[in-house]
Amino acid sequence: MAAGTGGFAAELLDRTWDDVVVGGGSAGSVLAARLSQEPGRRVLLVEAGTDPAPQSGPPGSPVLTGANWDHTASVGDTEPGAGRQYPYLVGKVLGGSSAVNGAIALRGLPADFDGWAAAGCAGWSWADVLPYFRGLEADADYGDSALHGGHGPLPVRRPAPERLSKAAAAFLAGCRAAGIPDRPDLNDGGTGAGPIPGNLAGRHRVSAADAYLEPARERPNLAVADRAEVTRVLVTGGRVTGVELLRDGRVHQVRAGQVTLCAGAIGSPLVLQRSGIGAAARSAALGLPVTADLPGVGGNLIDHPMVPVWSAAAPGVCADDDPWHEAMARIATTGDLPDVNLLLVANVRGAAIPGIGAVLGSDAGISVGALLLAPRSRGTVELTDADPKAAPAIRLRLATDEDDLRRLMNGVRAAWRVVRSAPFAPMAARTFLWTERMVEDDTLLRRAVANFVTPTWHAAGTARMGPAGDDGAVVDERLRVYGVTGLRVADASVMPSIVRAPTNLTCIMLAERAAGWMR
Ligand SMILES: Cc1cc2nc3c(=O)[nH]c(=O)nc-3n(C[C@H](O)[C@H](O)[C@H](O)COP(=O)(O)OP(=O)(O)OC[C@H]3O[C@@H](n4cnc5c(N)ncnc54)[C@H](O)[C@@H]3O)c2cc1C
Repeated sequence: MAAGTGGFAAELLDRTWDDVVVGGGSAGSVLAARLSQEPGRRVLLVEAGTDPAPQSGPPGSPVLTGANWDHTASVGDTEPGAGRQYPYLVGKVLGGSSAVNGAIALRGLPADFDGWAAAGCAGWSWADVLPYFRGLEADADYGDSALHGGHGPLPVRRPAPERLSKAAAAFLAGCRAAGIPDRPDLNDGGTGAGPIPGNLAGRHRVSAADAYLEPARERPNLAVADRAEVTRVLVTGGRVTGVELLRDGRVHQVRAGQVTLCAGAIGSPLVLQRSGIGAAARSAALGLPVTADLPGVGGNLIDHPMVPVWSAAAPGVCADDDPWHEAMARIATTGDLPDVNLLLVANVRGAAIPGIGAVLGSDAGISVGALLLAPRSRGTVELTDADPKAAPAIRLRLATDEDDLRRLMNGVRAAWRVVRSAPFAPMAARTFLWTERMVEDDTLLRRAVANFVTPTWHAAGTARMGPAGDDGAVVDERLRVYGVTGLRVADASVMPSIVRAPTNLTCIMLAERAAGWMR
């Protein structure tokens, strides 16, 4: 039954499986690998994208073509398709977004998980999740300690101070000059500036598929169907019986004892909605059966909004293979909790990032971005048609909340101080769009933030966890979908609120937890 690396035999789709895992991304790779550790358990992992994943250019540079869904999102408070549009390029490949991402290996902060627990998600406090964060990593710098793990599947390391690129060293010096203290381990949750932990082996990103799935690929009880897109889950009498999928132009109905959706915060709500699991009125309006009336499906879409300050690098600042992500700062602009990351992105070439390529021309770009960590704005992802080929409506509504706007303005001011600091200023040949006057003036800054804010592809929250009786909750604290026995969601969708960090490690952590409950 083993899929090996030699391709998938279509007749396996006629078998009955104990578990079907939908989506082979950060969470799905972990879940399929963990469940198939039980030799008698037959596990099918279904992935819409291809196998294997590509590597990219400089370390930490994301893959934005060839291995991505070509979704488009509306950024601001406009109807989908109207207003400013942004390519929403989440991963479509084995490893999912972990195979195309920036390889920044940061955990959510203790306050994030304590907040989930306080909102009624029992068992998700920091004390509950820390053992899993420790268990997933092999941290080359801190090893086995109260906070870190030394022997997990995912390698994590930080760049050594003497090996930082010119831009990263200048950024950290600029932070110091701006009054931001050093924070050598950004995974200890505090504020300060420091080297970015990365899930890299040498120059290469280590995806969840590399770390978890690859070592499991020869197991006889695990099969991986690539290029197979699940259209809906099959439900009879309130119990899941399998999935319907499209592969090589054919429709298959695959039988399963349990189904877990790990299709990501865009993919999972769409599968649920196509299965008639969502707001009943919306299902009926699309001509779908009403399988479970869960109005929260597709709501609560959260991403980290970022406002970048882009510059063309001065000659000689960026070497060809300088990593993209080596240094950042986490700061609290209002109150005690960190609310903004100042993220350096260096050595960006050509058209790598939507929107900026044309401005940069042949120059290497460097950006210091203000990324809002705990946004309040919420968007939606919805089917526009029952046809699985129809593009979804993704409406981000970034920075539409007044508090988000205000904190992003604070963040841009902090980023500007670093950009203009004596150590960092020589890194930039010229800075685009922003001027001292814009940053100083409240009215101009507010308008600029609203106009320049971008998503960061950290979609979360669209099938959120919550206690029974919470109308917007889609799954319970063990990630079981309300009203459908045998169906779970275990991916970025279930986060009640987004963590104050990029989301990959948190998705791996929550899949480890789901696997523990399902074994
Ligand atoms: C460009 C980019 C850069 C990022 N940078 C970072 C970073 O540096 N650090 C960080 O921590 N986070 C980063 N993130 C975010 C992080 O990678 C994601 O939050 C995380 O990988 C999501 O995990 P997931 O399991 O929820 O979904 P994914 O990893 O996206 O996996 C979902 C999988 O399901 C598949 N799928 C979807 N629909 C179907 C279907 N109907 N049938 C079958 N398969 C389906 C998809 O093809 C995909 O492989 C980045 C994301 C992107 C896109």
